[in-house]
Amino acid sequence: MTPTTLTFHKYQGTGNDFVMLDDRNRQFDEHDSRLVRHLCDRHLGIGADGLILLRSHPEYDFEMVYFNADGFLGSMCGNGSRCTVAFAHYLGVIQEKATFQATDGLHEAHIDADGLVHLRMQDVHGQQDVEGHGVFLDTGSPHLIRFMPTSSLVDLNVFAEGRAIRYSELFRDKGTNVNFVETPVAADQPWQVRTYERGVEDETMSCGTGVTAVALAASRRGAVSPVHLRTRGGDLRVSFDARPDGSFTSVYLTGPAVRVFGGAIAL
Ligand SMILES: N[C@H](CCC[C@H](N)C(=O)O)C(=O)O
Repeated sequence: MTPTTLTFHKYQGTGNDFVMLDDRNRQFDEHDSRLVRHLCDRHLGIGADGLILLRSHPEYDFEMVYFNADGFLGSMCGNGSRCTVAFAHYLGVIQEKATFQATDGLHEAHIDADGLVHLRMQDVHGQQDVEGHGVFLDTGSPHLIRFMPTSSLVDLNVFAEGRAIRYSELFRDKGTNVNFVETPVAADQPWQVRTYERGVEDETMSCGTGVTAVALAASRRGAVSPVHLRTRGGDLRVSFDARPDGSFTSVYLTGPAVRVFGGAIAL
């Protein structure tokens, strides 16, 4: 029987916002990209950068299935993962610790006494310099990093600049997320990041896999773990161990994850 309303929860992590569905009984049709797009529509639906299904998993606490606002399955989502951990806690699926499956494999996470979610990312193997573009890293999602001159980020047209790179010949087929970064002028200041997201095809307030990629790329430019990053939607922290071979292990993304509201939408 087709339900006439769909119960949802709305979460945000540093302003990267998600429609969250309790899909433990696997009722949601993950091929219904039209419905996902509709639910993420800020005018006609609920409005979000993406939609996430929390599903039961035979071995781990849960599985996270992430869709971009364009309606299609995305790759790993760092802010969305932190929100899903908070949602699992809200539902009583976990206490403070979680293990869960995402598109890039197993993750572990915990919620600290301040409510911040610490999320372990996959190890990252290397980074490539992309001639004329910047540095490319895969932190579960593809990220291009472009380091910018001091004070240039505030007036940057991230939509136009990011879009031009994302649809350039090099990235057109698979797409990429694009992060613009300002190096802090003093060591106690945060690295500032603005991100154009593939699949949302717009600037978002924050991108978790993006700031993770930025922190790792910044470690080649003097940043020391834990790295403090500032997005338009708030602050995040990334810690890691850098290996001599250029890879990174024990990579953690830490930041807030907030339930904003819940409701039911007519279908
Ligand atoms: N906002 C997400 C990234 C989503 C990646 C998505 N845009 C894709 O490339 O499929 C994050 O916090 O990590």
